[in-house]
Amino acid sequence: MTETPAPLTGLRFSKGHGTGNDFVLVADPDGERDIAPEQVAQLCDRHRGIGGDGLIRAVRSVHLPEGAALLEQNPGAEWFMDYRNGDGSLSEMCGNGVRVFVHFLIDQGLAALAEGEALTIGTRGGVKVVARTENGYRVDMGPWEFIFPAQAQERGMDSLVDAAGLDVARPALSVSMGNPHTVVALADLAELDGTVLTVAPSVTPIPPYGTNVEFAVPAEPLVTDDVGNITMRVHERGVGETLSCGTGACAAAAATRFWAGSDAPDLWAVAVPGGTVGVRFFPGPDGREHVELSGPAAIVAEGVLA
Ligand SMILES: N[C@@H](CCC[C@H](N)C(=O)O)C(=O)O
Repeated sequence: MTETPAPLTGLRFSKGHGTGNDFVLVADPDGERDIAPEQVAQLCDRHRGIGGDGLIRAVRSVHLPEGAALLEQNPGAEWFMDYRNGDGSLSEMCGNGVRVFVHFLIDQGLAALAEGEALTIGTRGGVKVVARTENGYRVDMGPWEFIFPAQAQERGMDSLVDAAGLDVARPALSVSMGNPHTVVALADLAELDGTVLTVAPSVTPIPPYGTNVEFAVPAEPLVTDDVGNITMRVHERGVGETLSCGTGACAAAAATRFWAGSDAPDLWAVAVPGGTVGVRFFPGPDGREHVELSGPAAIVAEGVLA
């Protein structure tokens, strides 16, 4: 028998976004508000709810089993980003979301962070270190990985992606940023504009837990002033087309840099419909190559659910 979830009447929420990737945010420090998947979908509904690409619950790590497990190795990870896609499904990580999450903690008086200081945040994709910058936040997203390493190394691609508006299915590369992505390079901006993302693209083979699909156009020339430039659109798992995807921008930069070869730069600017985010590759403290994402975060409203 399925239990009816407790009504959310009186729930306090905020609304925020990072480059147009928008979220409903709920502070639940003591882990008292378990929001059921169908309630997440109702809250994120743009016609009958508040509207958002996803819902983020701020809960102290100690109150979630996956958070408590992280605390053993990372005692500084007081806060856990409980992230759900707009359809109520879980995602391991959200790059725009984690910047907005930290901004929300500050806005709610749950954390204090001066420019240059950093907070360690628990996520289902591991801990992320988020530092405040002059214009927003930069996040050590950890290492990126191929999802199908043998095929990627051997052929530079591992799958085929098709979407309405494309003349033919395109080769693609699947990259994990904690959550799964499949990156397709398109020839030019006209092809990007003509790609229809109101229906989900088809991906063959689909990574084990589904995938977010990035359509990326490398600039011509690719590199200006030591910065690689990409324009992309994204179809997100559990959402649809969004104005931006932080983990997707990291995946698109990782794939494009891999395709470009050993001369490719470490710094990338990724233009999305909602703005531009920065991506940097650097040697991480664990000796692996890490990805840093930088961009803005905004809280635009707060309210109480009727
Ligand atoms: N928009 C996010 C990614 C959100 C999760 C994604 N839809 C998934 O299911 O993995 C970002 O900014 O990274």
